[in-house]
Amino acid sequence: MKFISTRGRAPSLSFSDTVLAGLASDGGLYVPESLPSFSTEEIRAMSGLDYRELAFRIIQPFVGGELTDEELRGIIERAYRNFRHGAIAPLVQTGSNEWILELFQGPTLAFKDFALQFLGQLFDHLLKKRGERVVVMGATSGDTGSAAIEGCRHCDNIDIFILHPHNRVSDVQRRQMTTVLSDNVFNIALEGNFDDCQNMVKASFADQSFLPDGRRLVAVNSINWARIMAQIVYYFYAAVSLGAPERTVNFSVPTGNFGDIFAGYLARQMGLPIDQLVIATNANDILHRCISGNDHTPRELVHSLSPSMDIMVSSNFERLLFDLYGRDGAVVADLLADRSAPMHLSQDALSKAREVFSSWTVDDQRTVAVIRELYDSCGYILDPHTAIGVEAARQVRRSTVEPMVCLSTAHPAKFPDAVARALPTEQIPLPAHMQDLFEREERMKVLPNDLGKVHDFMATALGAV
Ligand SMILES: Cc1ncc(COP(=O)(O)O)c(C=O)c1O
Ligand SMILES: N[C@@H](CCOP(=O)(O)O)C(=O)O
Repeated sequence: MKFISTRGRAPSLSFSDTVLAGLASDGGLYVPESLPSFSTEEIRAMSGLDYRELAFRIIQPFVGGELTDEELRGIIERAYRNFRHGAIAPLVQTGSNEWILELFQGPTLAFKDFALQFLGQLFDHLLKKRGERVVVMGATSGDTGSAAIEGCRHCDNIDIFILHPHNRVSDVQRRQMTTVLSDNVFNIALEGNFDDCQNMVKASFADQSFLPDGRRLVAVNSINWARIMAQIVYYFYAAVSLGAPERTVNFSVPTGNFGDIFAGYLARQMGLPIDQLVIATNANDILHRCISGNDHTPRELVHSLSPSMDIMVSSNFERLLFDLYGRDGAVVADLLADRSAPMHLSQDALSKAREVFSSWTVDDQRTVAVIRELYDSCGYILDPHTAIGVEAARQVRRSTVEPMVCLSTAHPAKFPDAVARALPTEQIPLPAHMQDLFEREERMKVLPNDLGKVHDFMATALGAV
């Protein structure tokens, strides 16, 4: 299988070259030239499969013979061995045909573990085979960072640099990153917001001359195709558990960088009967404004109670635009030439998007109220990101007969301050492996929002290891 750029001017790459790249050389994102699809019969046969076996069936067609089946099975097996629940992605019913898909049972308590545990194992395998050492660089609003560090910390052939917005992530999120004291792990607290971190990562991919010894950058953000691919699996898993292909299933997804919900869109393209995908946003609602009113105008980022979704420039929206505009890279390049400018979709593109996507926005006050309401109705404690997904689903779902699955993207213990506003008397303990998190030593470098300073820090650190 070949992978092509959404901007149409970069050379196509194989699976492993795509995984070990970041942005395409024309600034675009890689997508498969064509998607594999599954027949109704094949989807029916997925019912009851173990998560790992299902992951193998979904991922194998993308790999295109570049890994043996045994190698791929080994990578999947190692990726999911540290999940705390036997089902890997358990479903919990919280209302009439309303389900929570718990994606926080991995080591860092967020859905990012699904892709980043897998990616860490994949990197390790590919880099050992090539005898290459690379520099992983990523931006995080709080969850990707710890999941990437956890996925890569044991890889001998990787040095990893993670940029997070200084003082804009929760204490638990920060400590999950900064208390990993391995020699190959570097945390940068950038004096800026998540978009600044992400811009810096993209600019670094475009010009890598600051790296010593001819090293190159590899991406862990969802600009990396393998991140999206691994996330397709849990849409199939949840849907077949709830009766697909005989039943149509819908999903509500707390959305920031548009990676998670884009994986759901791909699952639908691959044959899964999904009618509605709900884009749930916090006050940083550019995607909701785009879908509901065709207004994709960037605004100043606001700091919310769901900090992981404090994102204005949603990287993966580009992958959707590529499809909506008939996979014409020149049109996408033109539309995204200036990401700070307002964008309006063509009527055709907008109607195609609205066939699949609905959207809603939820402010902090309502987020807190939803956490309280769900707790009162069934004793279940939501994290603030998941609460946004639940509320959006309740506001815009088209069918109460079809199941609505709300993706629970993080464990509430990651955001105790937000949860305490709703449930002041509830204590939410961290899982056993994180009990001493607040006693551990931290290491990070605070840097100004200055590309040159970040590159100097990275070059010095790499010279020293
Ligand atoms: C807890 C949580 N929920 C939701 C999101 C949004 O996911 P995506 O960026 O894939 O849209 C993120 C971060 O991306 C997150 O960390
Ligand atoms: N919410 C994310 C932001 C980065 O998104 P990614 O999916 O592109 O890595 C985070 O927690 O860091």
